[in-house]
Amino acid sequence: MTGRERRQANAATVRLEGVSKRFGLHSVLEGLTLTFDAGEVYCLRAPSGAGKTSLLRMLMGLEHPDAGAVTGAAPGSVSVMFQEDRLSEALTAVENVALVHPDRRVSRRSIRHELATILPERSLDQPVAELSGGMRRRVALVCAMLYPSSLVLLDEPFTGLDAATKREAVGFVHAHRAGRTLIVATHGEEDAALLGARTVRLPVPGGSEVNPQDG
Ligand SMILES: Nc1ncnc2c1ncn2[C@@H]1O[C@H](COP(=O)(O)OP(=O)(O)OP(=O)(O)O)[C@@H](O)[C@H]1O
Repeated sequence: MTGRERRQANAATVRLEGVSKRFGLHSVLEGLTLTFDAGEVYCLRAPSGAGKTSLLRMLMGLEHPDAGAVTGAAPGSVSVMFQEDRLSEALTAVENVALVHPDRRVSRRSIRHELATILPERSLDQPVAELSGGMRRRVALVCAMLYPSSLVLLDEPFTGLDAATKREAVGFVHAHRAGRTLIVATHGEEDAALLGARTVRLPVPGGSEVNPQDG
């Protein structure tokens, strides 16, 4: 087995085949066909409202396509960072990460160590309600990246981070991806380069774009 094959052994290949999604009369995705290859990194780009979150929510199993099929995102094997932080406000950063980690034996000490690579030490024992927006975002990122899975979905993970902090957060993602397939919805122009990602542009319904995958 080559190194690449080993990395891909625990990585999901995700396929959308002719996927359409509408909310009421509003058509968001129309006949979208896409493949996210195992172990690769993707940035999902599109104007606001074009359906990035909707697509990620379908991969999470939280929305269902009106037509077409989504395969490869098995329930329980997906790590998720939502567009909202979804943290338990009264708990500390360490407690939040421990709360969502499926291994109850994971040590507080190792969680603290991971958090401290992208957050100030002094922030780790405060209720997350007291943290800044960018700090909360990083706590949510650690929750997602430490969750074992074959597919990682991050929805606007770098919102509220300055350039230097964002580079640290990207470093954290690289350090903890472990060969898993990673899909990041983002508006950041430079994020694909920072992440070493392929860019996937969602076609805007009624628009002229025909080939969403530009390598
Ligand atoms: N549950 C819902 N009910 C009704 N409309 C919805 C629902 N979820 C999403 N939409 C609509 O679907 C469209 C796509 O929304 P979505 O959040 O997927 O876009 P997005 O590309 O992620 O946008 P942004 O970059 O602003 O986060 C929007 O017009 C939104 O109002």
